[in-house]
Amino acid sequence: MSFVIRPAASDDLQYLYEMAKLTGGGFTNLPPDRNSLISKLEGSEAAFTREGDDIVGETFVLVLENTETGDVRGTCQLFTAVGHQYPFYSYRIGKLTQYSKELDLTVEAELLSLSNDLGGTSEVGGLFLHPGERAGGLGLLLARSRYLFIAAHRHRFGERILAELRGIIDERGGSPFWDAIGGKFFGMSFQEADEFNAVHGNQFIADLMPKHPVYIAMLDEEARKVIGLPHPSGRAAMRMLQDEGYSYQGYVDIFDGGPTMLADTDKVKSIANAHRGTVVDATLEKGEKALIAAGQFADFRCCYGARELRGDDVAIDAQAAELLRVAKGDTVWSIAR
Ligand SMILES: CC(C)(COP(=O)(O)OP(=O)(O)OC[C@H]1O[C@@H](n2cnc3c(N)ncnc32)[C@H](O)[C@@H]1OP(=O)(O)O)[C@@H](O)C(=O)NCCC(=O)NCCSC(=O)CCC(=O)O
Repeated sequence: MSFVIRPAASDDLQYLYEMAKLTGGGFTNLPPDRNSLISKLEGSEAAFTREGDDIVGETFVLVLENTETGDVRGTCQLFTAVGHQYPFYSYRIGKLTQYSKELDLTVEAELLSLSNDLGGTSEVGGLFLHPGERAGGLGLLLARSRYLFIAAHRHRFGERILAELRGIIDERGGSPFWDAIGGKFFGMSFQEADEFNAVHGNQFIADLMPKHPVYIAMLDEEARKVIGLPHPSGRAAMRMLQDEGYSYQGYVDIFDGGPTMLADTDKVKSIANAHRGTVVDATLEKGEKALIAAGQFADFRCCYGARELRGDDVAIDAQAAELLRVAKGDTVWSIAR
């Protein structure tokens, strides 16, 4: 079987919609709503065709295509800068230490403070692989292809990258974090807010969220327990982010309390180690297993293949060359698998 990553096109709508329905909710970047997906695809197409080196808030949507059947089996996204138009809110977990001389007592309180600290940061998200294709390395291909895309278009991305992992949701589809904080101000259950969010975006949450710091000690235990914890289904995603060098730095999602993972763009392993080379041989028989990418913007493609580095040059196997539509003399980016 051969798979290639390529920019999403408007024809991919039905595939994206079917995958969105499989996410089980709380998956902000892939809402099961056709109109939202259509706008997302339109925005992505504009991003892929825009020329210029400046950073504006735009979204690139990539898809994983089985080239034998033409079916789309996975997707992922890149946001060049969050909070570019509307402010980007996170809760930052901070500390407040107070001392009473009379009681000779030091009390340390943890606070959730609304912050725009992460505005301007790039983001990776919307990572989804069809359940029928899991556990075979394709999730890793989707996730890491984005880093080759960033390496190849570095000027369009910020100095830091974040990724938001879904927070804990209980058996009934409720969120203990939401119930303790947001839910008190919106008159909506988490599921209702999630559905509204899918159709109208999450600006309403930022608009109505309490703006003053929240003392964690005043939340009920269920809510306290889930702060900064990822949903169990997000473990593979979290592991991949940690392997790339991302870490949890005390920022959580204001909606469900899930952890925000952060990394310096140039220190993300697959970006730092990406090799840019000129193809000098496109018939390599045996080589190092690698992710290989080629093409600028709308022509971007990425797949698994074999490579052999020869200084600034590179040899790749014939199947990869075909999937990437490259020949001798073209430039490719690659990273060891
Ligand atoms: C996340 C993916 C795409 C991953 O796909 P696969 O499971 O096929 O991945 P894979 O390539 O086979 O494996 C990727 C790596 O994760 C490890 N891995 C797999 N399952 C694991 C688990 N339960 N706990 C810990 N690690 C696990 C594998 O060992 C492997 O690392 P080694 O090779 O080192 O062994 C998929 O599971 C999926 O679609 N899940 C449902 C949607 C979801 O949760 N998406 C993430 C949302 S969070 C998001 O979108 C932001 C983050 C982001 O965009 O990157």
